[in-house]
Amino acid sequence: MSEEIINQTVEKEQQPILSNENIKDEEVNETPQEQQKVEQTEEEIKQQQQQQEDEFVVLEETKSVEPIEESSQPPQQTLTPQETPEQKTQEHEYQDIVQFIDHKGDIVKEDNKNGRTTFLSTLSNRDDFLTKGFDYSVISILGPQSSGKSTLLNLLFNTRFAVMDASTGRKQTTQGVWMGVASTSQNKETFLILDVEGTDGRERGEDEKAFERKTSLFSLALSSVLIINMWAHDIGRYNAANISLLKTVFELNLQLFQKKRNHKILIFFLIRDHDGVTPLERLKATLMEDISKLWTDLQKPEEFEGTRESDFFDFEFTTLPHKIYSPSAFLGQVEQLKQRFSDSSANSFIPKREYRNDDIPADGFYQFSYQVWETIKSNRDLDLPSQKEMLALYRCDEFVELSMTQFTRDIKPVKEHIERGRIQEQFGEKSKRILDLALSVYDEPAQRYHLETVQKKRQVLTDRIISDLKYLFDKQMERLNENTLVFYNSLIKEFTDASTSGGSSNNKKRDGSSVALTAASAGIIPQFSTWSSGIKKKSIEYFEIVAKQSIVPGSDWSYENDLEQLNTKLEKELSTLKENQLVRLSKLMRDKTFQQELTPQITKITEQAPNNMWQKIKNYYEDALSSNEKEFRDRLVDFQLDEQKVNDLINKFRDQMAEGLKNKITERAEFLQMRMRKRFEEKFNMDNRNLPRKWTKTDDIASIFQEARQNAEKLIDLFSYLRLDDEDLDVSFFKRLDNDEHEENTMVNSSKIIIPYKDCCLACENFRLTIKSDYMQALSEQNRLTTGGGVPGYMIILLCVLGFNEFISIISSPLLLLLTILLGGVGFVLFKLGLAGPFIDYSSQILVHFINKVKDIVLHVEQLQEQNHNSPINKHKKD
Ligand SMILES: Nc1nc2c(ncn2[C@@H]2O[C@H](COP(=O)(O)OP(=O)(O)OP(=O)(O)O)[C@@H](O)[C@H]2O)c(=O)[nH]1
Repeated sequence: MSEEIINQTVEKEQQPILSNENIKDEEVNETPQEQQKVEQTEEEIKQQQQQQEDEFVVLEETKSVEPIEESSQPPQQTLTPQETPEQKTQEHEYQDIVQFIDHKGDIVKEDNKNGRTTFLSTLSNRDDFLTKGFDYSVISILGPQSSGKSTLLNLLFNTRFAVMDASTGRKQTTQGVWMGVASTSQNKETFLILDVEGTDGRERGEDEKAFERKTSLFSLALSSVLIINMWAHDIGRYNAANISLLKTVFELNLQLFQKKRNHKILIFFLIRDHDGVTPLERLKATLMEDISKLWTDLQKPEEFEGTRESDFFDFEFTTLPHKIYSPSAFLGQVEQLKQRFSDSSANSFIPKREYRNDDIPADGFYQFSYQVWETIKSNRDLDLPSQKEMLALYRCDEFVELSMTQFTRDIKPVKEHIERGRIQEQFGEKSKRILDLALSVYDEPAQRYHLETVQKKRQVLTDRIISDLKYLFDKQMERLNENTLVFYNSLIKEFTDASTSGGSSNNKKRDGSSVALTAASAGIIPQFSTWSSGIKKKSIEYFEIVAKQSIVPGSDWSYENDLEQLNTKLEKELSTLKENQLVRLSKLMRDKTFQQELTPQITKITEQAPNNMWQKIKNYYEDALSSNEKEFRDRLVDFQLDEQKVNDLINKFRDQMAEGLKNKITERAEFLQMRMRKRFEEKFNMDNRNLPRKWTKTDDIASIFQEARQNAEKLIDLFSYLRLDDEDLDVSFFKRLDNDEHEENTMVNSSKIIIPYKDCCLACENFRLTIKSDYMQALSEQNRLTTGGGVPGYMIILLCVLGFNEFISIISSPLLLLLTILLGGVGFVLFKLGLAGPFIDYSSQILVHFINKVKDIVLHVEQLQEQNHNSPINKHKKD
């Protein structure tokens, strides 16, 4: 069997289903039947690999299977009826092999149209990998093109890296860098495998060295194990590709770890096509010699002078027999090698923990490799510590956002509650819980990243959350302030409701009578100072309880300012209330003194208007004033006022009393005319026995009239001046002169004048006019008495003679006769009943009254005409 056939057969076994448009130039259409056939063939191959000696023959039989076309479509993950669940698991593990860097050196982007997935989207489905933390190893393979790198990786890690189809000629298969997660069910270890484009490829041409340098640096930056794949026959040839590759690796290593180095890398030499003639130890010695020489010849930075290669690398060597000539031995050795990647407890375990890059967590691997490659690609210096910091920054930003999302979700109901204008109970504790949860969302994944960066970002996150919470806290404080005022008002209302239910706001009962004025009915709060400090204390207590609960434990927030503001506000409210209470109290005292005590007395006294009216008023007033002033002072004690304020209030009370009294007297003086009339009639119309007077011929009507008038006119002087001071008691303001006229007393205190002099004169004049008719009436009555004595006889004869015609006309007219008979009948009845006298008296009185009225009117008209005649205008006209 030719080498080509063997190669082709093995290649077919390892042909990945995964597409790679860069891998194959030829396009072969693959039918579903063909794919199924290939899968069956693979299954057969696996079974056949168990058989050692016969394997070669069986593999040869699979030749007829068409090579699997790497279509541009992603691999199908259908579970065929022949597949077992274990196979499916295995199958799943194969899938995640994707190109990370393409041939041009760009990081592969998602391309839905061509069904091209990225390493990122592949990883995002691999929770099992993402949650690994640092528990994974990165293994890269470097080496010449078509040196069986992918073949080996697939055999070792059950991956499906593309393998060259030797039948179509030897050419580049892996282009750029491919990555895949490998973890087999029997192997608990997780590996991230990097299949790197082979060196010395003729496809790349001129920029080969540059690209090789970049991919090598990339592998070096990420890996814990660097497999150097080399042909056995290249060993000892200093100019072979491997040595230059090794030189590149060493140089890059120095560049890369100039700043900080925290772990060694294992360089694992895989010597392919070992024919067994030269023992491994010999090959190893040769290689180590070359390595030492290489290291010595290397241009090293100053700080690395005197270092040895072993300071940075561990070296391991192994050989594999020729895959084509000794396939079974090859597979056997591969199997042994596979074991060295499986059992981490074994001494021979290759990707030991100590080689791991223990500051790139699995969930940050993609971002890190992305950053590293972008830096390398743009020919910038790759500084791993700062790259790790950058990664931490990037990832921490992501964790911060995650945490903020969690926080926003958790705080939403609290926020809505507060923004609806309500108080959130236990805001502080609730917020703390939400804050802790949000921080734990950050802390858990972030703990694996660069500590300083993590701490910085945590602080940023904490500040953001705290600032959001502070906003809510401030809102809560605003609400609390408002609510405390509502609470305060409710306490006030509680009192006022209670007091108004006990008393009435107006001073009238339903039947219209006055109710007794009391402090309760006037809405006066007893013990105001004690009560108000109690209310304030309760309100502050309420505020403080809620405010304390609103502070997030551990924060430096304080509610002192809010408390101070509230305190000031309550003080202001209470001071307004106090002023209001003082106004009420002053009014109560005023009303009580006046309405309850003084008004009835003053009304009574002014009604009687005795000569000592002012003395009496003065006595009542002073009594009421002193007793109520005392009560007022006592009540003011409750308000804890300073002396000055008390005196001011008392003085105001006194002034108001004096003014009130003056007003009351003024009010009473409005009925002066009526009172004068009454007093006049008492004297003029009543006799000494207080019986209605019957005027006799001997009565001196004029003197009686004058006396009665003067007596009545005294009232004008009495009501015209306020006489509350002792020295005023004898003062006359509307002074009576001897000629019965009056004059003004100009020596009086004008502020005490109740009725101005002019009004006094007018009142006097009016009064005199009104009583004039009384005098006339009395005179006419007296005249009637003097001239009365029966009808003379000649008058009766004269009446008969002169009234004969009227008599005849009456008896000749039935109507007049009837009327005369009727009147005569009424007269007879009245006479018989003895009512004739009173009837005549009454009729004559009405008649006299009517005549008097007419006389008054005539007199009044005459007077007006006279006034009119004397007026300056008329005088002027006359002149
Ligand atoms: N002589 C020999 N050939 C091998 C060995 N392993 C694989 N091959 C063959 O070498 C050819 C290239 O194999 P690949 O696995 O594609 O090699 P590669 O290094 O991944 O190739 P590139 O990715 O293109 O660099 C295939 O035909 C394999 O069958 C080996 O150990 N010895």
